[in-house]
Amino acid sequence: MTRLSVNINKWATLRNARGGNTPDLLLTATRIQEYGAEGITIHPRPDERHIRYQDAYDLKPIVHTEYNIEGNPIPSFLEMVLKIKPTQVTLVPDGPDALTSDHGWDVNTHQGFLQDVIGQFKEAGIRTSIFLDPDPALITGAVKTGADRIELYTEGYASQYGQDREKAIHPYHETALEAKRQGIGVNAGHDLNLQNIAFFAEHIPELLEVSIGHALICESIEKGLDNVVRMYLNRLKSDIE
Ligand SMILES: CC(=O)[C@@H](O)[C@H](O)COP(=O)(O)O
Ligand SMILES: NCC(=O)COP(=O)(O)O
Repeated sequence: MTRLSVNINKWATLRNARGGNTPDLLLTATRIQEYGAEGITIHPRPDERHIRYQDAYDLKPIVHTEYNIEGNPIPSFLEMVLKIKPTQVTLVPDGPDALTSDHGWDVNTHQGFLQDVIGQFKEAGIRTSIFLDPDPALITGAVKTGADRIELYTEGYASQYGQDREKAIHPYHETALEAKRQGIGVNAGHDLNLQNIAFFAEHIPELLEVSIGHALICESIEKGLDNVVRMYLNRLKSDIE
């Protein structure tokens, strides 16, 4: 059974837009877990444009499901994760000014660096995952880093899904098969949504976890809009009457 971890970055984006505490991130994380999600994911970025480092600390006592912190293991990130000790850390090689994550690790070039940081996280009892492009040839290098899991970068799948979903899933299926063969766990995420998730989960052997954020908040807005507009109209009607 694949676990759903909800990425709450975009709730923080909304909160930061007005400078106050609405929506309340801790309440959001509490509710998401009450609704049945099996994990909370955050991806604090160095510019703190959405999740702030302080949020990562504040969420620790709130997240009683799986707590997954994603990011580039720069020294400040490493220090924070080692202090918080979440369930899982997902290492992502994105630059400080990346709009969003757009590629996985070159596990061969960064082998030594990854082995070092993964060793530190594992010593602290934190499960480790590395963000990876869908290519079976990368699995041997990924295993050598010592990571417990890979997170398949699913942007390519999501963007091709509408044209040819069989073709879109192929490299992911092959990479997951190789991961299974070499005994490393498989997570996935990026641009997964209500349209493309079922097909993905059906075709990836032993998919342990998906983390979903951007689409999930967009879909929540879209699917809740009707209800909320009607609620406002009702409030205004009862004021007049
Ligand atoms: C690793 C990954 O794909 C997600 O964590 C994604 O990068 C979310 O980050 P943003 O919400 O900043 O786009
Ligand atoms: N690891 C992927 C993630 O957390 C969410 O990515 P997205 O759904 O916001 O694209």
